[in-house]
Amino acid sequence: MVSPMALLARTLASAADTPLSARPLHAHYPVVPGSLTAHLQLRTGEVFTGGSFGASTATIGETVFTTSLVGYPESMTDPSYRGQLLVFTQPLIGNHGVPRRTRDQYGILKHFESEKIQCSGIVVGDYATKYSHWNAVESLSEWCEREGIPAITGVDTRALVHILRGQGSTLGSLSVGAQPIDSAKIAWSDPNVENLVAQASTTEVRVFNPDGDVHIALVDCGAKNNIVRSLCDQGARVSLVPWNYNLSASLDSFDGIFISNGPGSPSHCTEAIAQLRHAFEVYQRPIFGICMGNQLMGLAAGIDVYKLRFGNRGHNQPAIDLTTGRCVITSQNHGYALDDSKMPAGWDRLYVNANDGSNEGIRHIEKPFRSVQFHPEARGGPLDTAFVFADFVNDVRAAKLAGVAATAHAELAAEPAQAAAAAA
Ligand SMILES: NC(=O)CC[C@H](N)C(=O)O
Repeated sequence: MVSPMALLARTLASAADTPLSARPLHAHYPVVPGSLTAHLQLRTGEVFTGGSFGASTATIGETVFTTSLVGYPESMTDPSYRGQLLVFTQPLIGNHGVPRRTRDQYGILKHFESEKIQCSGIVVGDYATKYSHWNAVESLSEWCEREGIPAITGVDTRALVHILRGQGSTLGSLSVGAQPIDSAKIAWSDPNVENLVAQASTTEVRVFNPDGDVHIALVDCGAKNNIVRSLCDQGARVSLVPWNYNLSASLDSFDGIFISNGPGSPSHCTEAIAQLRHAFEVYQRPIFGICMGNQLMGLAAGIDVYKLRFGNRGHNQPAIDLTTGRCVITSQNHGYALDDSKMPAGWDRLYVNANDGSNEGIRHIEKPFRSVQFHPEARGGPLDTAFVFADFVNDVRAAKLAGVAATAHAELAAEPAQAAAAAA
């Protein structure tokens, strides 16, 4: 008689021996009973068949995967996932339902990172048909259906991730129906050719925590709610400004500048990059960027950006602080990275990813300008780097109290007045 352990070892060994191309790419886990058939088709030809548990609609997106174990409501509402089909490597998704839409003292949704689902669709191994959580008000399926987002379950996400790791993030089509759509008839459009930041950003200035003692301009490239909250929690008044806001015209009214995360390729944000380039020349108070913010600051400083093969998305990415040697575990969601192999004069690398060596942040050597590629605001994810917000707002406050003029122009303008006062 063969022991269960020996049987398991034999099964695993034979699965490992079978080339991926010879394994069936079909429903792997049981699908939702009574659900419609859905298909995930990659542009490269692979077809995964499963069950639909979201909206009965077809969509196209860049197929990307996240290794996060928790936080599907936060990830799905993260504007940086706009235009993407989000694959969860964690097989069981949906088991805690979807939370209530309560707001905090700043009027920001407590349990979501923006007002709506931002990814184009979701792909899961094993959708949990039963959910349980004290704060849940609906199922993941009901939420997706209500917001018009297609969702597929029963997909062998291990095989799918294997493909995506090999060939890189790939365009995918998610559709509901008995048969897959003829690939030749799909209008394969790459969302990254669009300026997704312009779609995700606010179009008007919005003020949070108006009584804060320091005034931060938060450039909204598709900011996650917890970035706004984290700055407010540090006592700052936050003006959320559009991604292409004319900062140059109002630098003197801000004690600090913060650039948010955002979707798609940073190369479309030429206006924001030009604004930052100017700010780097004249601004004297702290500037900080997160993720897209790191990329835009890098581009403004003269650093190139490139697309990673499959990106880093998850809540367990190790980043090493190059100033201290300390390693922090970080939340991440990005497909592009700064090429920090050559740094422009005046700038240095700040953090490096301990897994793949990609850039995790930069800093100006003399001025208070720095940025990180990871997400200190987490949601979901570890809180190791939450200190970033306290450090930034404390630096802003210290600069203000020390009387550092916001811009070198203001200092020059102040000089004749001071000279006149001294002479009087
Ligand atoms: N989270 C982000 O800000 C992501 C930045 C950019 N869209 C990328 O994928 O690299």
